[in-house]
Amino acid sequence: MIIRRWFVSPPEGGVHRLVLLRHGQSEWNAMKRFTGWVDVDLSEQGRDEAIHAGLMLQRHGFQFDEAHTSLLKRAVRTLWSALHACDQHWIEVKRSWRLNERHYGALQGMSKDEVKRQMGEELLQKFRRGFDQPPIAMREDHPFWTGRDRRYHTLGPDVHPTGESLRMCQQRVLPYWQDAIAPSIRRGSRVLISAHNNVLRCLVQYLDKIPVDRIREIEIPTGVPLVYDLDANLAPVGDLSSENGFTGKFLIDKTKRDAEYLANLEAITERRKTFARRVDPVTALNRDDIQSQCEAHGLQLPKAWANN
Ligand SMILES: O=C(O)[C@H](O)COP(=O)(O)O
Repeated sequence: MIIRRWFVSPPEGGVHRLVLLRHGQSEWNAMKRFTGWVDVDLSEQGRDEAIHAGLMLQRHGFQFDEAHTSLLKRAVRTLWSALHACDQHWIEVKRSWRLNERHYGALQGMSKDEVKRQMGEELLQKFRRGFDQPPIAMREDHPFWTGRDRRYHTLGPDVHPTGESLRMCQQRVLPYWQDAIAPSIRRGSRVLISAHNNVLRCLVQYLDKIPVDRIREIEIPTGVPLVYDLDANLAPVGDLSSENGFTGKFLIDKTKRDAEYLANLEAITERRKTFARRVDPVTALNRDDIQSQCEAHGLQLPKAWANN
């Protein structure tokens, strides 16, 4: 098998590699409920997908210098799990509300089938895949009102969304791209972004300059790394007319996804076990590990350990 090794050396010829990762399946993705800013966790399948993404990144030799994610646990946990699987826990991680999923307003918590029954397929699709259609605004008495959440206190009522169209979502994502992500990439940092469907659709539209009337065609599956090659001006390098309609390439081929997943099931299970294990920081210091470290560096085993 030929393994392509990406990211193993500094960008060549001014080409920067960026990886976009939509979080693994969430509990509400599985139930087909609008989620937005509701802090729903990953489903069991989503946890596997996140580990699988990390294993694929490792297998293809990706190395990262920094990662960016949202304030929502499905994206944060996906990032942890992927970094755990590719053994790069240590890289710098920045979080921002600007990478949160599009705020789905009063629709948050509702089942997509229910919205379809009540409002019709056309409006449902406009809500989900239109560019300028905002959802019904969320009010303070909504069960999933996010305005009281401590993590958003610095936003203030003028900034805190009550429901965003995709355009509105893009308008708050792009300043973060321009101020926090693009400068790092230009400096040569290899960046991983763990975020959400609509945030990544906004970024793909922006990077590839896809006409907004074609934005509904951009679909990003959960837990599949999407790799962009960017030139020195951070313009994508590649063929826009590829099968996805954007230049980014999925690391796991759509048609081979299940087979890849099954082939990696054992490794996924193993990584999930080590990820879930609670480690006591004292007893976790294993004498044999310390001894082999000492040997590797030609050192004496410290006295404190010698009698252990
Ligand atoms: O917030 C949500 O409901 C999902 O993350 C994205 O949903 P969508 O695919 O309907 O935009």
